[in-house]
Amino acid sequence: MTLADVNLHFGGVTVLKDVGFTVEPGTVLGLVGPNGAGKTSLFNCISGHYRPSSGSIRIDDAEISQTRPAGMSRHGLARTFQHPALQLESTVLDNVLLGGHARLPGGPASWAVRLPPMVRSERELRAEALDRLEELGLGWAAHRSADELSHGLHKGVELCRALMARPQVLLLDEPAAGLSHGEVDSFIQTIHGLKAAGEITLVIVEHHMGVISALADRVVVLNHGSKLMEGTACQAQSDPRVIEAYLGKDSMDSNDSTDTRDGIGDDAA
Ligand SMILES: Nc1ncnc2c1ncn2[C@@H]1O[C@H](COP(=O)(O)OP(=O)(O)OP(=O)(O)O)[C@@H](O)[C@H]1O
Repeated sequence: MTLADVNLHFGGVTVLKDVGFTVEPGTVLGLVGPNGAGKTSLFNCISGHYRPSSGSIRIDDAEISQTRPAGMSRHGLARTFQHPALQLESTVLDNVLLGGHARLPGGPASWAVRLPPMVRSERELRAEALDRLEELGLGWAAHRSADELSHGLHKGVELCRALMARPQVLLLDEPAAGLSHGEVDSFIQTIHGLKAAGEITLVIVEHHMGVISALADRVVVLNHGSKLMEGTACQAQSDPRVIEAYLGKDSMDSNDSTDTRDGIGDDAA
């Protein structure tokens, strides 16, 4: 996926300014930056929830910057949200199945008639959804109502739902926020598993620098809507511009750069 010169304005307010980067297929990009830097707005531009004022967003050869959210699965894109939006009164399994809906053959007419190929596809999707839940340690919850589950488990269900679309590019917005230490560890293992299986490209917005360090091949740092730097997680954490963006200019006058560097992770976790 490649972004070039992405700009986003709301009235006279510039939210994103000339943002560009490439995420190589099969890699994980961490998108970080202080509160209000524009990370979620950029996700919203990529996923079609916002239309960029200008610029280009491409997956392979397809320009997607004018595509609406409902059309994104055609381009192999799926995302999760900071606050998972699940159908709380439905079962966990039904929530996860929603993610695979676009893969069903035919259209609304054939879905209503429920011809044999359709029934077969539904059965296959259901088996796949149960496998996904099992892989993420959520098999036990498949037939529970979603509102019985904790926030951390909702995030796992949302991840399963996104994976059911078999995305080529998956955007995860603060996947570790509000998770317990154990849940963060199992999230990291899950993403390592997806990476090892190959073929999925991930962009992760995350304040938890431990998660970024564990998972991201590259990091893009946003500040005030612009790209501040791009490099490895290690380079980002020791870059004076990044430290200043997170902690303010005063911190740069401190002699103890180690404390400052740790502060990015602590502050952000
Ligand atoms: N629909 C909107 N209308 C006006 N301003 C907006 C809109 N969406 C985002 N903004 C502004 O864009 C800026 C960036 O917000 P955004 O949520 O993208 O930052 P962020 O880096 O994701 O922050 P956080 O880490 O706190 O989630 C903020 O100043 C926000 O108020």
